[in-house]
Amino acid sequence: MTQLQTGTPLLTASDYRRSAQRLVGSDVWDFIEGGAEDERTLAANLRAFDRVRLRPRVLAGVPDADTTVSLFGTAYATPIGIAPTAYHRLVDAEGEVATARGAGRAGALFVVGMFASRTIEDIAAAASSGLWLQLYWLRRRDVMRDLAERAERSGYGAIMLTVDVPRMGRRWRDMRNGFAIGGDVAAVNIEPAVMAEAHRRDEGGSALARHTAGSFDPSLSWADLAWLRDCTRLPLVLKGILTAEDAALAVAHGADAIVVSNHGGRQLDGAVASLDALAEVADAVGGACPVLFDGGVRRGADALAALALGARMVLLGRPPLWGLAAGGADGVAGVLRTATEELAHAMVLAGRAALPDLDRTALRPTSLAGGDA
Ligand SMILES: Cc1cc2nc3c(=O)[nH]c(=O)nc-3n(C[C@H](O)[C@H](O)[C@H](O)COP(=O)(O)O)c2cc1C
Ligand SMILES: CCCCCCC(=O)C(=O)O
Repeated sequence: MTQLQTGTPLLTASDYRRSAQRLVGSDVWDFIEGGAEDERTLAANLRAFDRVRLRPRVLAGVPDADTTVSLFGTAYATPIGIAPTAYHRLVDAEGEVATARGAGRAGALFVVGMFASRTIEDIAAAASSGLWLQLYWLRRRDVMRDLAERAERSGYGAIMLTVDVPRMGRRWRDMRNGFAIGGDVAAVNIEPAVMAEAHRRDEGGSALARHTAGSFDPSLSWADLAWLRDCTRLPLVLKGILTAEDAALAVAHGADAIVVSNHGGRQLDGAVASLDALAEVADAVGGACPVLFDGGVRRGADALAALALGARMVLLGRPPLWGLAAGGADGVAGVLRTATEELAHAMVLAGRAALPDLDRTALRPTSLAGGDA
């Protein structure tokens, strides 16, 4: 059990969330918590896990569970890692450096966001477990190439290209708040001129949406991936796949892994819940490359369901930010360890000793059929 300075025992991700909310300003909180438009997909991501029912096996001789997993030659203590999220210094002065320390203590993968508020090199120096770098596709390809080269030089293990943001989802909360990145927080890995719009509060609406409209390349198509592939020797991971058709195209275009994700309900409101897309995508990939998953994972049993449906690794978006806000590196490690302990506990009770033992027989089929998405 983690106990931070607040004195409150933090037993679950929800405990970290409550603790974080007390410490974070309301506009930053809305930025973190919010989804696109009426937040139906955001809600569906969580509801999808409520439908899951597990099929525990008994007398399986499983006194303990092994949660270790390996990806692109790197071993992790847990299949629960950190999804890319922007600007960690919005909630903690040390930002991504603290996140990297927390991920290292938990033995977890940390996918650093393109809009990190600490340098790629400083984050690498603080890390003791695997790091990947996430990129959006900018009109300024020289910026992307520079970041990919810096990541490779700094020992990052993969490039994750996010493919579900040709434009930013309309996030009513940020638009109503006139949200902009303020104070001394900045995307320090990118030259300031490219990022200027993200800091302009004076025009109202979401400064982030204006920034993406100006700097992201919305014309990106499958054929362009070859350019990024030529920029780096690192494995290329595509994040934001929700259909069998796109999964097959990703494999055909040489993706080294894909992430089933609807961007935490922040892009297309009404899109399928991530969990409801997972089986379709895993079946289409058919083992051709690893499938990762994010969206709505809040407890170990949620991770178990996603792993059983075909995910090799599960990523958390908001919960590590709650941990970071509540307790810096300790909070991040606490969130990851809590989820991993919950996963191991659920595996023992379900009679599954190791991650390869998790397959669809661990889930009641009717709990996944239909749904609301
Ligand atoms: C505050 C915030 C910032 C995010 N920033 C990025 C980003 O920079 N790049 C990206 O690919 N995804 C970003 N995401 C999406 C996450 O990587 C992930 O897909 C999503 O949060 C998973 O859902 P969850 O929060 O329910 O775990 C962001 C999500 C949040 C909540
Ligand atoms: C200034 C660029 C905006 C990045 C925002 C990241 C984010 O909120 C998301 O991807 O979601």
